[in-house]
Amino acid sequence: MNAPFAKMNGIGNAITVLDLRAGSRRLGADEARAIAADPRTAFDQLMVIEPARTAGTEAFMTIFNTDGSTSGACGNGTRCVALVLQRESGQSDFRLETSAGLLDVQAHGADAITVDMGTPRFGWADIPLSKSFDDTRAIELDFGPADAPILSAPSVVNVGNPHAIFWVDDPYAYDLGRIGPILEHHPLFPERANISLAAVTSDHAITLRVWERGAGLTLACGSAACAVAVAAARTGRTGRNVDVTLPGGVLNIQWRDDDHILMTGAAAFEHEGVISLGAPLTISVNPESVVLRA
Ligand SMILES: N[C@@H](CCC[C@H](N)C(=O)O)C(=O)O
Repeated sequence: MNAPFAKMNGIGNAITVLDLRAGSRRLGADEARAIAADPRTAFDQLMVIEPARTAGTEAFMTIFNTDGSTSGACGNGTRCVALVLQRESGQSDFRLETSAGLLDVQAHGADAITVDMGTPRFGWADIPLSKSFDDTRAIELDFGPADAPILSAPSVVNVGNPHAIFWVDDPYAYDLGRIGPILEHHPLFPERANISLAAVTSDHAITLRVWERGAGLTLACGSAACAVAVAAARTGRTGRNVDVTLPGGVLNIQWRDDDHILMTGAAAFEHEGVISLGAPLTISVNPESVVLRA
């Protein structure tokens, strides 16, 4: 089966969008890992667009991480899918679905795409954690020497995927590439976790770095930006409308009074082509699709 793909990014988060709507084929984890391994289609997340499964939705999205694991949420990737659909149909409003639920998206051009990421869950079993905690605003989890931990008391949130947020003065003062995988695989997180280092710089501004579950250090993580924004508001560190500055750019997060989280940011095309899903799979890039970047 030949399937069109678009190599994109969501403020630097490497996204490949693969369109499998023209059939009933599903992608396997091994195939996802093979697509991740080719530089022409390498990704932090692979967004597979599949036929709609629920009335009133445009499509279902299966989300793969680089390691072939799947996730229920990918904010940056959802904006990329919306941009593909907007270019195709001229529509601006979409309702998409993932394994975590429904997502309403408004795409008004590549620079400002808003995704309703749904509502956060804070219960320890919803994160999920492997043991109960009454207060998930700050759980007992330290990293570093027992008598002088360098990270402690993270907030935990599920926004369709699990997140642990450590509050620090300077996210760039830590070797997150070494710390991240240790915490991602901590036994407290039975489904692993995305690990964030967040510095609150004002009532409406947060600086964030993320070690992503199944993908590693990335330039941006939309669901982590949502998680850190609601955790900051929930712990009284900020208001409910913040700009989150990641290494790849800025996302605006609004935690509405109805508990829905709105994420707004950009998405961009890089190049496009076709993946032939055989054994082995083959990839071809359309040279005319390459977006020349300044
Ligand atoms: N980069 C994505 C998050 C993708 C999934 C995450 N790594 C997980 O496994 O939960 C985003 O923009 O949200």
